[in-house]
Amino acid sequence: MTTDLSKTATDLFETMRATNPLVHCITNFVAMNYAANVLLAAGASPAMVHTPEESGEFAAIAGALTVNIGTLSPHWVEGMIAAAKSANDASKPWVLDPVAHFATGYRRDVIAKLLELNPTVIRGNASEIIALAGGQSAGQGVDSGDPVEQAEEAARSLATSQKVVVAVTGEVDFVTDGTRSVRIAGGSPLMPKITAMGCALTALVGAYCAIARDQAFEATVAALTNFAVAGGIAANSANGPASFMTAFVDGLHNLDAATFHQNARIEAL
Ligand SMILES: Nc1ncnc2c1ncn2[C@@H]1O[C@H](COP(=O)(O)OP(=O)(O)OP(=O)(O)O)[C@@H](O)[C@H]1O
Ligand SMILES: Cc1ncsc1CCO
Ligand SMILES: [Mg+2]
Repeated sequence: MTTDLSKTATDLFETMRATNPLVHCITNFVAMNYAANVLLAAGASPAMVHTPEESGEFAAIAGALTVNIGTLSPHWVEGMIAAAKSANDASKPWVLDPVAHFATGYRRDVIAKLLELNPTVIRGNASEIIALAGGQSAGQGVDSGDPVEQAEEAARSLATSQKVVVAVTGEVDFVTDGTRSVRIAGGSPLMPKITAMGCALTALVGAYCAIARDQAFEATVAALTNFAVAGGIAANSANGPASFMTAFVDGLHNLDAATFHQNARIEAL
């Protein structure tokens, strides 16, 4: 099982390089530049398109859509809803990043509306996933206050009730579709010290979903493994968070399939 998932993830990694999928990203002001560079380095083609005047039209063209609620405003929310509806109509996968959705009434309203539009994948940190499943999390803002293990049951129940793939990230990541579950190890403790690392990962989950449209679970596992492997390599040459940011983009760009497969640490549960 472990070997199969590593092989599938490696195959998808190679497909990414060969096909350069177009990914529609509606992300936050903090993440926009870094997420776009991460996607380019990983072999995808990002487009940051948020205004409702065009977001619906663009979602139908792109291979996948990603929606991140990090820096909300009403006009952007209209753009997110139009894009998600259009992705659904065009049978395109879409990925939701529920940044700090529990923090304010406005965020709670917006996340409820987006959840009604049936995302294909939800990717968040442990506090976000615990709160999304109705539990009490220790999170206050965009950073997690809870360990991933504590979010595993919440992730399973959310995956089952919403019929969605759920990815919980942290020191060891957890992915479930409600039936199958895996843990993915690797990466670096420097990763949560860089803002928007998770937002960039959500965008990459979208890229993998674009190339594996009917395999959202496998696509999500591949994206998280790509981050874990490139993160582990980048940490070897970084002196701290700032140099890690650039080493990570280089690590993604320079990664080859053999190294990906060798360093993938996917445990099927
Ligand atoms: N302690 C750690 N060790 C190794 N990897 C980590 C650690 N913490 C986070 N990561 C990795 O960092 C990436 C981002 O995950 P994280 O859970 O920090 O996202 P996030 O909290 O949503 O981030 P942000 O909101 O700042 O974008 C994932 O690839 C995850 O595996
Ligand atoms: C710091 C921050 N604030 C809103 S979104 C964001 C990026 C990390 O989620
Ligand atoms: Mg986040």
